[in-house]
Amino acid sequence: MKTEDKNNVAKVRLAVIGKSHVGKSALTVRYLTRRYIGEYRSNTDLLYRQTLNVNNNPLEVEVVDVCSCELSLFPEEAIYWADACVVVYDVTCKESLTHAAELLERVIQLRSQLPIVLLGNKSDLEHLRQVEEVEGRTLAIQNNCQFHEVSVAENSKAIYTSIDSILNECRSVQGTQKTRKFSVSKMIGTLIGSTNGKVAPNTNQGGTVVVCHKADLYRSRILRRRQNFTATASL
Ligand SMILES: Nc1nc2c(ncn2[C@@H]2O[C@H](COP(=O)(O)OP(=O)(O)OP(=O)(O)O)[C@@H](O)[C@H]2O)c(=O)[nH]1
Repeated sequence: MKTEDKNNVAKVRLAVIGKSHVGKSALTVRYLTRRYIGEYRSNTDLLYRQTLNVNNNPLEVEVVDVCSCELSLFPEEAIYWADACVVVYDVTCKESLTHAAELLERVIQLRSQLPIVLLGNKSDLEHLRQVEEVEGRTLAIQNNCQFHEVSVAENSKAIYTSIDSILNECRSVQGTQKTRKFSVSKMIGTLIGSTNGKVAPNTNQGGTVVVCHKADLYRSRILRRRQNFTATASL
């Protein structure tokens, strides 16, 4: 993709959180690559970058897969950085639902408007089920977020529909915000004869995943801006 096209592609940042072993890495890799990999290293957060085709439009997606979501190490930076959040629990582990409930509370305290989807993973393990679907659905309703039970192992369609839908929601919000800014740049562009505003061709569905160090996230301007905004708002 040419640089000028790349600059016109919307970008959405997603944080995937949940108790250890619920399937966050498997979900992230499944969503981005359509592949299922059984075992992952789990001692580091990973940041993935990929340009996807979401609803027939290219979208640059960054996903941080947070390896430890123990409440004492709540991933505050990831939540400030993200435009949306996926909270995962494991239907075969009751504790993971309690954990998800606590994470949801913390996320909403920090970013009350953040779009969230709650996913109950490992629905293929029906014989080991400890969490009924209605419990997950109730938690989602209480926290005003989307909800699906999925099996990353069995490639549930809801993995794609739910994440696509939340990414689209973010893109629409950004689109509205950008329209205001764009009218100014468009006016300047017209004055100096710029041809900005080309729609990038959709070339990259299923491209490669680049694994980045999470320090990239902590250096990002968006994170500092949102942290400062919250600090100022609470003065
Ligand atoms: N049966 C089944 N196993 C799954 C599913 N998704 C993930 N797993 C398995 O669950 C285990 C944990 O998956 P991970 O993706 O490493 O979980 P994680 O939440 O990233 O774990 P941490 O990195 O420790 O936080 C692995 O053995 C996966 O193969 C699923 O849908 N069904």
